[in-house]
Amino acid sequence: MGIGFRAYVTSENGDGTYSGRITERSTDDLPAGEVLIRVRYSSLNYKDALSASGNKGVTKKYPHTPGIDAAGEVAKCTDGSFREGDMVIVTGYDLGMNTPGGFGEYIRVPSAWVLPLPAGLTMKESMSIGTAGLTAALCADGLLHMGLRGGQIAVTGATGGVGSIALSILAAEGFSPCAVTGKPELEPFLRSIGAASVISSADFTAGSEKPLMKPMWDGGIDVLGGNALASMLKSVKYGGAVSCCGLALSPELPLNVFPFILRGVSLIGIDSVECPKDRRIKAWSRLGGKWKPAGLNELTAETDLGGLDEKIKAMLTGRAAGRTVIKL
Ligand SMILES: C=CC(=O)SCCNC(=O)CCNC(=O)[C@H](O)C(C)(C)COP(=O)(O)OP(=O)(O)OC[C@H]1O[C@@H](n2cnc3c(N)ncnc32)[C@H](O)[C@@H]1OP(=O)(O)O
Ligand SMILES: NC(=O)C1=CN([C@@H]2O[C@H](COP(=O)(O)OP(=O)(O)OC[C@H]3O[C@@H](n4cnc5c(N)ncnc54)[C@H](O)[C@@H]3O)[C@@H](O)[C@H]2O)C=CC1
Repeated sequence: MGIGFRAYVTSENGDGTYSGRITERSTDDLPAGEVLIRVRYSSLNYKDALSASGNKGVTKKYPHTPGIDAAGEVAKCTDGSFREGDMVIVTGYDLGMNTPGGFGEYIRVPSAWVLPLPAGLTMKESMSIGTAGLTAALCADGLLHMGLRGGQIAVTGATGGVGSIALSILAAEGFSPCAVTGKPELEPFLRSIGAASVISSADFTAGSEKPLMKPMWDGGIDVLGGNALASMLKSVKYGGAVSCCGLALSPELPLNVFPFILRGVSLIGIDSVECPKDRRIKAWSRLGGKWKPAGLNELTAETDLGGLDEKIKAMLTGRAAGRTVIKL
């Protein structure tokens, strides 16, 4: 017999709108998979906000339990990969997209999706970092891989999950990160997590109608897409590189080829969802060590399933700052 549990379930209202409700569910309703996990913490990522608001590019079928991140204890494992009680995390793959996700007290997933809780992190800390932090780590690794060392790195969406952890990692790695933000009032927060300088979004994109802009940055990390990414690529110095991971502004890229063919700029695509296991393990190992954000507690808010609606609304309207963990 299945175990009853609570989950935040998003449903279609019948008029094209979507809303979430805390619902009683059973582990019998979960899909097949080798590992049943009692979730203790999840986190809120931009993609969860899209899933929770009916974005069919993320979630095709509703009712649905979002939550692309989960940390918890193994309740049952049928293939010997884990023992009951092992502390584990799951991020990405199909979790929270079309597989019921971490906004429920139980998930059942393939064992290939599960990692042991990374050394140096509590379950709560692993979710403070979550997919956002994993992505920030992959973005920073991309720049290092291109040979960048030190120098000024522009980071867009800097007050958000990926952006804020990217600032912290870049500072730890000896770069001078510049936070690009539309929230000047959050400059003290941005500096506290690692920003060496702060620039307004308006100043960052000024002149973006031109084919190329004044070379300013050794590299960049972009979470916005659209004209923000185009401006970044047009203003990176000769031989620089940009890690691109997001579309919070737009999935479009209004750009010519000049940054690439006249300045030798490289564009690095970053995907945390299907990222191979060896790269994930390396990233998580750094995130539990040298790259563990010093101000992780300060940049994290905690809520429960009942607090999700408000947090999702804030994220979709660009009002979110830092990270939110959900205690289950
Ligand atoms: C943590 C990681 C991240 O944060 S990554 C960023 C967040 N992820 C996304 O925004 C997902 C982006 N993906 C998509 O929007 C789509 O998958 C696509 C545009 C890349 C491809 O779409 P396509 O229509 O070619 O294939 P799909 O199999 O994905 O679509 C099936 C079905 O859904 C409809 N649909 C797709 N995208 C959207 C959308 N953004 N909004 C509304 N509806 C969408 C699509 O029309 C299909 O509908 P159907 O009735 O089955 O024909
Ligand atoms: N490629 C991948 O594997 C991943 C991609 N992402 C993407 O990265 C982006 C950021 O994700 P999170 O940090 O979780 O989100 P978040 O909501 O925590 O941060 C987004 C940041 O962008 C700002 N922002 C939002 N809309 C904006 C707009 N229209 N114009 C200017 N600024 C805007 C917000 O103020 C905030 O600072 C999203 O697009 C997400 O889909 C995130 C994780 C993994």
